[in-house]
Amino acid sequence: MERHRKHSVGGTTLHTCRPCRRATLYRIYAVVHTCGIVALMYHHAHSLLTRTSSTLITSLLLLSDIVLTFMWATTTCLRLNPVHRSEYPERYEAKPEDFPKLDVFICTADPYKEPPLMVANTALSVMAYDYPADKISVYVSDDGGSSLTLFALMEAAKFSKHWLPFCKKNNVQDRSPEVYFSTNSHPKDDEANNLKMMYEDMKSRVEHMVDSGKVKSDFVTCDQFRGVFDLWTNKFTRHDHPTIIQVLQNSEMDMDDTKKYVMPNLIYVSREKSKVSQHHFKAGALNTLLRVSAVMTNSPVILTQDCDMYSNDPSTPVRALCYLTDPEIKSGLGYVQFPQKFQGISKNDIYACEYKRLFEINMIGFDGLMGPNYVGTGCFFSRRVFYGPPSNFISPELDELRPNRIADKLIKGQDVLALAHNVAGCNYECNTNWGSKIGFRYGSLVEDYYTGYRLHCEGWRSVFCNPEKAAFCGDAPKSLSDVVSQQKRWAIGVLQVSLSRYSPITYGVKSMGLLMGIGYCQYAFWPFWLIPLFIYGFLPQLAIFYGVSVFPKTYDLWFWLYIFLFFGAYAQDLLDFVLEGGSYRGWWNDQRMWLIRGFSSFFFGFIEFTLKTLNLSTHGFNLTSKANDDEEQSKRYEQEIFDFGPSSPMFLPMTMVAIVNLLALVLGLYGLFFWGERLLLELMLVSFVVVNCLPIYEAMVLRKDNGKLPQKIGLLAGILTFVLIMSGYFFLK
Ligand SMILES: O=c1ccn([C@@H]2O[C@H](COP(=O)(O)OP(=O)(O)O[C@H]3O[C@H](CO)[C@@H](O)[C@H](O)[C@H]3O)[C@@H](O)[C@H]2O)c(=O)[nH]1
Ligand SMILES: [Mn+2]
Repeated sequence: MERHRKHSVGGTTLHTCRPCRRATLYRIYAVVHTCGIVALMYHHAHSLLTRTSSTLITSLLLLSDIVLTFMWATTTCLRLNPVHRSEYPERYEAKPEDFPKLDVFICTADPYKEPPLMVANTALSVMAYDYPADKISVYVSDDGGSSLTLFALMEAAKFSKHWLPFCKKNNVQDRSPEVYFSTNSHPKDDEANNLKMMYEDMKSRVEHMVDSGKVKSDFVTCDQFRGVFDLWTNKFTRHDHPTIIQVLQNSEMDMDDTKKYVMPNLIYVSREKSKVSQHHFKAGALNTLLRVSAVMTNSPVILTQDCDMYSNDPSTPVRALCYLTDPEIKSGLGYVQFPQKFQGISKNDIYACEYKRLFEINMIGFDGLMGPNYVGTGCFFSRRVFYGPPSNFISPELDELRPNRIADKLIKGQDVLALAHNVAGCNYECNTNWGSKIGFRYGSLVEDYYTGYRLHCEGWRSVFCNPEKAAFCGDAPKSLSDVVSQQKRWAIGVLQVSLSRYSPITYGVKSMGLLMGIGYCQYAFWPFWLIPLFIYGFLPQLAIFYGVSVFPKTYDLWFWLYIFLFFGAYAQDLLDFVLEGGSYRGWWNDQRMWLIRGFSSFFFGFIEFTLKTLNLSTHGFNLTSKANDDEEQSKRYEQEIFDFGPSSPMFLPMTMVAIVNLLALVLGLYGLFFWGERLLLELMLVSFVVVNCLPIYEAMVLRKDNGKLPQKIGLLAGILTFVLIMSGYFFLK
């Protein structure tokens, strides 16, 4: 096999790809581990047939080991051929006039959870890309339908006329003004000071407006936009309002004061909403932007961004072009995905919000196959990808929406704007292919995962681009209740895929082959982790109470099989994590959060999903808050102290596990003197859980601050645990 692949454009190598060295070792280990699993399955089957122990216990253990084996297989598929890529944007030689046009989509949905100033900063950071400004169009989709967001973007447009020339002249690297002015590395000369004052001024105006909750007309400085806010009539609500499209800046006319720099397009879009039609959350917003942008600029390259993900490196689009314009791969290449990176994560990432496995480790694994999945932000698409498989173009219902059409009309032209309003209407998609065959796909709360998956099934490939300097930086949830409710949404979203007729295990394997299909199952079946977690979290513990042993004894050879499989799987997980630049403490927190998620997000996700399937409730997209105004909470986060406020029923099962395991440990240690080492494996498991639960005990009894475990939860968990232990009598005795 060729070890080192190079790709050249006109004689220059623009990107290279090299397999990770660990792959060979991993493949050998995979064989060994598989033998271990086969042996374990034999052991379970044997106990079932010979009834050496209770059938119920053996069946439960067998069930959880089957799930564990399946999850292990999904990880292994992504470990067989991981690759690392490098690209060389400095060698990209096309002349600026040959650069393709770029449409950037930014989504926002709530001015209070996603502060308008943050949205403005994100927009400014991409407007200031090192890229021909007349080729950039930034579209902001506002599902919150908020005049405050529009106001912030107007201010951003005004400020950009100073900010963009400043960045380009001084080769500034941090192009989000908030980031630039909050670090101390910026020069203190007149020009910078002046600009800083302007920024502070804009910031205070925007924040003032957000505090007052309404745009006051005397704050609107631009005459051109004064009437716009009249659209927010008394009848206007975020769930029921007409389409609003505003061209806030226009590259055909707008320049900076010195008339040297052209300004990129900046367009505000809030699609029509009505209570009686479906909106499909972010996927619906993105499809609206796809159509509106097709009508206005129709750029062949599209970047999608969450409103908190600012650009951290101005050369990023050129980096993506190294792949997207490579004649050798471009025809089948659907998108180039950058990892999600976050700012302000605590030192050891206490809530495991970096998602190293999700956003990095698995990505390089996918990249050696057909390419990484789409993660919703930081992704450069080729527009063509949204219109059917590479070899089978699906035509949109309007000619103006065809991906290869040259958009050469003025974006502020009457007919262009009229059509743009039309395609943003809430009934526009009725009886069309949008969401099913073209555009971002509907039907899952994780539209990103689902869309990427369906594109791969169609035969598109993708590339993972992970430069040393993070291309984008965003916000991660910073309190436990935010974390678990974000994960609950994800859990529901993936269940909508795994239990549908497009399940990766059937449809995926059939369309993409075994490795990709099973690899995708890791996400799709993510919530199924709860089965082994619940069984291993409660069953052996209850058994200790009744003096029953569920695992093999120390003198038994099977004992060592358990030890080998447990340590083997954990060690490999740790190795993955550390090889991709993680720390040991970070890994420990990561695996602990995995346990916590199992007992909260996955469990409640399953319940909600079931209720929805039975038509007893509906799902919403519970937005992650990006506004941190609780100072005490931020402090606890920085000190890495678990935060259980505000109270949530999701904390209940994990508290129960904590209590059961502690009791079992005490009882088990006590029993050790009477039973000898009979229950050693059980005790090891229980101690492991207890060590993981230390922060819960602390939050339950030792702490007094607002982040302690609410007493209600502790009490209720205590009662439920008692009932559980009592009921163990019926099936364990
Ligand atoms: O009705 C909606 C709901 C959300 N959003 C936007 O979607 C983005 C993601 O929302 P967030 O609350 O930040 O969710 P996260 O869980 O942090 O996001 C991850 O998971 C989402 C799917 O659940 C993906 O869409 C995101 O790209 C991915 O980063 C934000 O920009 C929102 O403004 C909308 O535009 N319309
Ligand atoms: Mn987010």
